[in-house]
Amino acid sequence: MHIAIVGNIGAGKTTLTELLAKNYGWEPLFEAVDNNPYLEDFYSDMKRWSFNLQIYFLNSRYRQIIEIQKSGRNVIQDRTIYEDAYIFAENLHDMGLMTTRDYQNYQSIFDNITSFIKPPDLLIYLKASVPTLVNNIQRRGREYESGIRLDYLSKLNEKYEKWIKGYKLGKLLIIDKDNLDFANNPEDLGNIVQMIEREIHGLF
Ligand SMILES: Nc1ncnc2c1ncn2[C@@H]1O[C@H](COP(=O)(O)OP(=O)(O)O)[C@@H](O)[C@H]1O
Ligand SMILES: Nc1ncnc2c1ncn2[C@H]1C[C@H](O)[C@@H](COP(=O)(O)O)O1
Repeated sequence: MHIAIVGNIGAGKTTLTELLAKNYGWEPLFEAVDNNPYLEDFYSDMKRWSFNLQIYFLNSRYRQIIEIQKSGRNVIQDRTIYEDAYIFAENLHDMGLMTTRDYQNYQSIFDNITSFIKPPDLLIYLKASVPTLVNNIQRRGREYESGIRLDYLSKLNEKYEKWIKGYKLGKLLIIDKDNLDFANNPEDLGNIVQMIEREIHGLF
């Protein structure tokens, strides 16, 4: 079983990944953030570092998915390779922060890579409004994220909405984060676990 949690920056993916992994006794798989050699530079100059960062994330996410497929273990994955291409890279190109030739080059690598991978059994989209995202980003307090602009988050949210509307690769569960406090309220977490169980019932 492979469950992936997707959503904008600060939506609560890591928190939910940790809680669900503990609940099911499954392996949590996180994204390359703290040891990422480009992320801090990217936030100080997006145009200069956008392509380098996208290639780094693409490679690290591909390595992770191959590990998932090879091991056959039950995993909960924090963010997917699809978000790199359909949300972040596309948005950087739209905003003029990645050149068209770099974007086309990136897309061609992404298309090649994704022809070798299987989508998750269940995709959980954590949907959150910009004020919730800002609140969570501030609470988390990563220095280099302190200058993230509201319009950047809002454009990413628009990309998520468009992508999720057309998502047909597998089962999908949408969780409205604004109305659920799963980090502090066990009843909310219990409701999420019930929703997941309804979705994955019969997949084992
Ligand atoms: N349901 C929640 N209630 C309260 N705080 C939350 C909740 N989910 C996440 N947070 C807080 O928001 C911040 C960002 O959450 P995180 O899980 O790291 O988001 P993401 O991985 O989506 O970027 C963290 O400080 C976390 O403790
Ligand atoms: N593909 C990406 N492009 C740009 N930035 C990205 C990408 N994937 C992740 N990020 C950033 C967003 C956050 O600052 C950190 C960690 O993501 P989070 O949503 O907080 O788990 O990396």
